[in-house]
Amino acid sequence: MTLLDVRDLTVTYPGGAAAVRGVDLRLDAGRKLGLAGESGCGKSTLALALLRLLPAGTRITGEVLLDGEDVLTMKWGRVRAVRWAGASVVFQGAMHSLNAVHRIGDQIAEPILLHRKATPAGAKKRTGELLEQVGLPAARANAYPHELSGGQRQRVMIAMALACDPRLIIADEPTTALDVMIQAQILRLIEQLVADQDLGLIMISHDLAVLADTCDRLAVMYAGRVVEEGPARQVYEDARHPYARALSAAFPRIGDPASRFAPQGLAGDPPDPAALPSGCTFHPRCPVALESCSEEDPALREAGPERRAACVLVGPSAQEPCETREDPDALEEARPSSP
Ligand SMILES: Nc1ncnc2c1ncn2[C@@H]1O[C@H](COP(=O)(O)OP(=O)(O)OP(=O)(O)O)[C@@H](O)[C@H]1O
Repeated sequence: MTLLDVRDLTVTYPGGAAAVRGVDLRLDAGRKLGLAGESGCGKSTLALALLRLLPAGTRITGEVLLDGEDVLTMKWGRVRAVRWAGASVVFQGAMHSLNAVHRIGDQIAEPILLHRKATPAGAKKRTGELLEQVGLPAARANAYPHELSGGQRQRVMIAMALACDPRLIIADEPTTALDVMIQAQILRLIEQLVADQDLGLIMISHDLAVLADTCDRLAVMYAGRVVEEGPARQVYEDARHPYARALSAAFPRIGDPASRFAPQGLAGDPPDPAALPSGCTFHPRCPVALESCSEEDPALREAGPERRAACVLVGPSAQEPCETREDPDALEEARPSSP
């Protein structure tokens, strides 16, 4: 069953630049979608827009259907209810997201008291259960954030996100700033909770390898748009869009020593949303750009079974690469194979 259906979502910050441009996404209950892309490509903006958590004056257009109900046209009272019971967010950086002067038990209990109309005793009991669910003793409810390790604080953030039994969890870089061992534990915990409770998960990361390991499907964003989308492993191991390919090549692969010692970086930076290049926004950095790429901005098109990519070199009507390209090896290397 479709849990989340995002249609033509565009987000424009006050001042005029669109950080998310015409994004379509779908997520079924019990499934896990990864959102990848370099810093500034619009991942967090997209996630926050789903729950209308953006600064006042931000313009959000399109549709965000959560269980068939459009979050973007709901009254604010309903949005507040949906924020905890429909979908909740695990933010990056638990130390900044938790209130330093309140015990963590009180912070977890707050949404339960507010949205579940629980009694103080009921909220306390539920808080203990939630802490145990995320692998912490119930007695840790009395601790202050600074008394916990980074991994424990992130577990608290996850407990808080689960407080009102949401159907969808949005995890924005949930393991950034944690060491590798703790990162793996937190990822496994999220996977297990999602499976046990049949939740939907949207996980945001710049790390394609982590997403490929955790998620069913993967969407790669560039300059506010999804440029490739498909089964997570396939997108990671055999990306079709040149940007997704470059992003994937930037991460070492377990079991592939060559990639470990020669990760391929991508020169340059993503464009400023206020000054996007003409045509395909990736063309100035693209190793296989054609002359026409500075004029044509391709829509997402079929790139194999259950796969889509937004590149003129992809799909049945793929254009031929330009023969005057200076580096034919780079072309061969990066050219997406036909589905
Ligand atoms: N409050 C804001 N006002 C104006 N522009 C913003 C605001 N927040 C983000 N932006 C801009 O929107 C674009 C997308 O930012 P966003 O944080 O969504 O990207 P991201 O992919 O999540 O990056 P990161 O991984 O660094 O969080 C960037 O150009 C950013 O500068």
